[in-house]
Amino acid sequence: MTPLALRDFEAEARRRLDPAIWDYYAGGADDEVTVRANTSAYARIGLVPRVLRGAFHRQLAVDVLGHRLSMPILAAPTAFHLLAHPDGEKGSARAVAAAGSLSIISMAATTAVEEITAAGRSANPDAAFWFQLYLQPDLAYSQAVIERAEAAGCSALVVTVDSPVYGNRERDRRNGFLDLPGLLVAENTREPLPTGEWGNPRSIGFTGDLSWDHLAWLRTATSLPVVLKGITHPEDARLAVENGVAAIVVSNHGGRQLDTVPATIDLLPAIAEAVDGRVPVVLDGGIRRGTDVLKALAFGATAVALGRPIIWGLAAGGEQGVGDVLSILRTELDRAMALCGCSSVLEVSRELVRPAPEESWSRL
Ligand SMILES: Cc1cc2nc3c(=O)[nH]c(=O)nc-3n(C[C@H](O)[C@H](O)[C@H](O)COP(=O)(O)O)c2cc1C
Ligand SMILES: O=C(O)C(=O)c1ccccc1
Repeated sequence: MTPLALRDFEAEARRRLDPAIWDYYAGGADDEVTVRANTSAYARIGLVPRVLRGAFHRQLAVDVLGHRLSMPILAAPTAFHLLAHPDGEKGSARAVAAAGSLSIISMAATTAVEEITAAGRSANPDAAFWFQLYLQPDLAYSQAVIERAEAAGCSALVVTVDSPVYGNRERDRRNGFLDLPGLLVAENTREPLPTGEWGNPRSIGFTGDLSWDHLAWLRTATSLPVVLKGITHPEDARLAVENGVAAIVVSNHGGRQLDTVPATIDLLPAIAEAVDGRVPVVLDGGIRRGTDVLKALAFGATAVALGRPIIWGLAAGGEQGVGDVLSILRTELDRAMALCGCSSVLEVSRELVRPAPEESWSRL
């Protein structure tokens, strides 16, 4: 059966993957309340379209940190693509680049960052990449990882701030997933050697005392724009802007870190208000339909990012599958815009959504 929707790729991925690997991708922290909330929240938000606006041609392109993207949809950083399909990170990077979008490369990628950016650029010479960093307690080593990403052509550093410790993923603990020996190598966590080569891989550590002081250190470590991923509180969004970050990603890590964080779409309006247009706001978590993208834009996001749907595309059909996922979502967004009377993503505004998430949230 030809997959028509992102959920069809999910079903196909589940059929194809080893159950423990499926659980790693699909699962989240504790009772997975947040995993479910991220997607189900969209059903509570109604779209109230405008009509007779003659939106015959739609403009989906957006500018994010100096990059023109063909659509307001990018790839969130996700670990271990080679577990999903032999095309791995190179396949997903090629598909995202060919779609005119941007990949955030995970520090926990199973392919070296240099190979990922080269693969993406072979599909589209103008493709942009950002590098996601888990700041390592060893700052000299963190610096080496950052310099490696810079040299590979990444144009921003996305620092994940929702992970001072690793979330409690009980599916993985039951399956013994993380104990599987030699399963994969996070290629970007190799030791820098004096020869300029990369030696043995280190395991990824987390910085338990991660604080705003580390952001000050990052400024000395890189001239790249710094993006904070994992902002959920409007006060932290305000502090992020005051501390000079270039953009924020509103994210609860797809429900994989702290459970019972509200759905990101419910958190977005207050954050967009706090940011007040000063920096781009990317939202991730639970985006499965074009109407989800439209709702995020209406509540103030500049763009959205996809985590699991990219993995589903990869598992179901390699590079081609990721391309299909992006093209389906683009077509859905375009159709939703037409039906809402929007000829440009800039016209997608709050008048189209009801009720505002915080209203429905406070009524729970
Ligand atoms: C399998 C998997 C691996 C992930 N790996 C990372 C990672 O290495 N770094 C990171 O910052 N976020 C990681 N995330 C979180 C995603 O970047 C993103 O926040 C989340 O998946 C968005 O939700 P969605 O899957 O519903 O789209 C991962 C998510 C998944 C599902
Ligand atoms: O699985 C994840 O969500 C994730 O962020 C991660 C962190 C460290 C290593 C591998 C994946």
